[in-house]
Amino acid sequence: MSSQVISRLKGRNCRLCIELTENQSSVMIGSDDSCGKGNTKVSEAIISPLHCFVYLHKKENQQFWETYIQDKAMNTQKYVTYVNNCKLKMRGKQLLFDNDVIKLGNNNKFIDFVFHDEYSKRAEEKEIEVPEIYNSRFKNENYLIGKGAHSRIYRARDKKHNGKQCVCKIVKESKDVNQHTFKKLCQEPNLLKSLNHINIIKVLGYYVETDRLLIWQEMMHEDLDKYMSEVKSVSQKKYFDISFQILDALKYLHEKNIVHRDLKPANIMWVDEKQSRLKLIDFGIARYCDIETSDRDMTMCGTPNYTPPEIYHALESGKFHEIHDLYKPAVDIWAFGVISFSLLSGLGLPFFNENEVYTEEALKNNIIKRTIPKEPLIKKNIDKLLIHLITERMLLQDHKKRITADEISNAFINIWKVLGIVDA
Ligand SMILES: Nc1ncnc2c1ncn2[C@@H]1O[C@H](COP(=O)(O)OP(=O)(O)OP(=O)(O)O)[C@@H](O)[C@H]1O
Repeated sequence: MSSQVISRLKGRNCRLCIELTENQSSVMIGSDDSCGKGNTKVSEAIISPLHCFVYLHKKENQQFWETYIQDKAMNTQKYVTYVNNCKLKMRGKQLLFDNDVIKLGNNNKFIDFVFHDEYSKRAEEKEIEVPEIYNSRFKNENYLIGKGAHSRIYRARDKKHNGKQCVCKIVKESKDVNQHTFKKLCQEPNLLKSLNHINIIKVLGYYVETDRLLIWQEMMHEDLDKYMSEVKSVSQKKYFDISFQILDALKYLHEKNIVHRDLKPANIMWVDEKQSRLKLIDFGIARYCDIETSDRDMTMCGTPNYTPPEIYHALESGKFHEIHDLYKPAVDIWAFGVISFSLLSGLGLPFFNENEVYTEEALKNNIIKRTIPKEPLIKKNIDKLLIHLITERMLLQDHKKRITADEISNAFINIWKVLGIVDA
């Protein structure tokens, strides 16, 4: 068994420092003599004879340790245990997190500790460790800037460019990312490496290990999801500024027969705080749609809110073998239509009426059955040609007749001319 420190309670107003290891996996804190032997004895006046119990726990099938604190005082009127100023109930226990503040006392006098989760810190250090061959190029910092369903994004430095800030996206095979998913996600850097477009995130380097994938990318500023929650809706001019860039990236991808498959505001980011240039990120599930593969998708991928009706139809009718072939460019266009509607209307999704309760079942039904409402766009004085383009051509149920990125581009130019945003 290892005697490496797993967690530590360090006194703030006393000299005590309690360390838990695999050998010493629990400790009773109290004023009773028994707390002197292997446990932790504190002055009688302040805390109860057996005041609280701190112990390590590793759940079945889990690789990591957790530390809990449990109240043990008999007289909870007199003796109290606080975690971050919240009083523990009699016999109550609580999971501790790094930097939690623990106060033990008799209501008048307290001893204070800060909890240090050394195990998680070491695990994080290991997770962000730069592989040797990239040591002279990148430095990863233990500073988390984003989290996805499959990855964690850390701040990093590119030593080749004077330590310029960049990010390192790390995917780890784990209980959330099984081996099959991990292998699929490992295709992201290869695909991204083959792309070169001003509105698509650039890969600076990548490394694949048996259970860890690291991708260094340029650092972006803020995603469109956050931006939309701040501005609510945008003007037609701003809409064109934004959507021309997304469309340009989609045209480029679709010409190469690549489908992004997870287009959504969270995967579109401003390059910097000027909020003028955007880039598409997260190509984790992007695919070439013209290449035959033995690994055919039999279920939905991407995000339900941006998934088109053809996928839900296939799922409903149990035609799982058709799903793979349905992930064509038209899937990205549908998502682009949903984003367009939200940007201009300021509403989250076109498939729900105001005050309607969101459920996944309702979402699926509404996407399949509902006509896209025009009223929210009319209310915002959006040009009727643009309304028609979004609600009837991008968000068209029949994916075979749905408008293409190229056609949208031409339609945009016409609408620009009509609106007089630029000279013809
Ligand atoms: N290059 C970047 N610069 C700054 N922040 C980024 C960058 N890439 C990703 N992020 C942040 O991290 C979040 C997660 O990234 P990403 O979407 O690539 O992860 P994911 O695990 O593939 O996500 P998903 O949940 O969509 O599967 C993004 O929404 C964004 O906020």
